[in-house]
Amino acid sequence: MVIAKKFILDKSFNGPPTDDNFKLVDEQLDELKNGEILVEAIWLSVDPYIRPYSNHVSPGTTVMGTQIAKIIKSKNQQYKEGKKVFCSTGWRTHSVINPNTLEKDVMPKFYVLPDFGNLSPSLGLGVLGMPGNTALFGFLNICDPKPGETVVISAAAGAVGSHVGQIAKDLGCNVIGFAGSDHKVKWLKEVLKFDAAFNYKTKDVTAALLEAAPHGVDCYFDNVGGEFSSAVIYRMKSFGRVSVCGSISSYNTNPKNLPKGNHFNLYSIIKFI
Ligand SMILES: NC(=O)C1=CN([C@@H]2O[C@H](COP(=O)(O)OP(=O)(O)OC[C@H]3O[C@@H](n4cnc5c(N)ncnc54)[C@H](OP(=O)(O)O)[C@@H]3O)[C@@H](O)[C@H]2O)C=CC1
Ligand SMILES: CCCCCC(=O)/C=C/[C@@H]1[C@@H](C/C=C\CCCC(=O)O)[C@@H](O)C[C@H]1O
Repeated sequence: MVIAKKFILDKSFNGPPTDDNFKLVDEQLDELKNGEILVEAIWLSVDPYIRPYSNHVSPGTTVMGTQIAKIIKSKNQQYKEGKKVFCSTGWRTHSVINPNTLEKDVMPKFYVLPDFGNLSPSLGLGVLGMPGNTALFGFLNICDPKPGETVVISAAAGAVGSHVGQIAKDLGCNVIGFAGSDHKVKWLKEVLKFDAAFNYKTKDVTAALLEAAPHGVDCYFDNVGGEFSSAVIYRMKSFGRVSVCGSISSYNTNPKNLPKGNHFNLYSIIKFI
């Protein structure tokens, strides 16, 4: 008999998450039936979407989220013990899954990870998973960046932004990142080789842009929304492109009291991922 440990949403969120929102509980799992597998979590992903998506979730529900897990018992010939899998089972240690009867969805809920060799399987939740794909396709398909163009990235040291910045550097763009600490800014400049990076908590965004992008911005990869994005969008060149990936600055806000919209530059093309 296996006892899973899982985090449930104990109290609905009201503002930034606190320990009180979560409760760790046990769940006794049933014996495997034919077709089912038992997986054990190795890595859980704590992603920004969990906060706003949970506004619609009832207390008592397992906290949503994806994980990389290992098959530790199998009653399904197609899924062998020892294989590593990606699954959307939430914040829990053990889960029983029947891969053949999972709902088909736009987003995959379950798949066997390819062999990453010596690399960490955690990359299946990072650059080789949802954040990496968001960075690659959200940047290339929507911003359509060209060598020499100026690219601004918010939350630039995060999972998505740090990959957008590296892709933009590889393409020969002038890359400007914003992050919320001096340590992150140093990492963006010294390790990821961004052309410029600023701490938006201590430096005025418009002043930073006038310094690093005096002729305006061609591409803006927007992870944060709110007032920050209004300041960047105001500095877009005509026919600049904005990829609206996320708006983390408002995720802890009550949806009935969201901030005012951006000041849109009508000559920019703005698309949502
Ligand atoms: N559309 C899509 O398909 C997807 C969208 N997203 C969105 O992309 C964005 C980034 O996700 P991801 O890289 O995984 O996140 P991470 O958790 O890696 O990074 C998030 C960072 O956002 C910054 N941040 C938090 N609050 C604020 C705020 N109020 N103002 C400005 N920055 C803030 C913080 O960095 P700092 O210390 O620098 O402030 C934080 O570390 C999110 O908005 C997310 O919802 C992500 C994946 C898919
Ligand atoms: C107002 C909220 C905006 C959130 C933007 C964002 O981060 C979107 C991310 C999703 C992402 C979600 C991933 C998995 C959800 C699985 C939930 C579950 O079944 O447990 C992915 O779906 C693409 C983006 O739309």
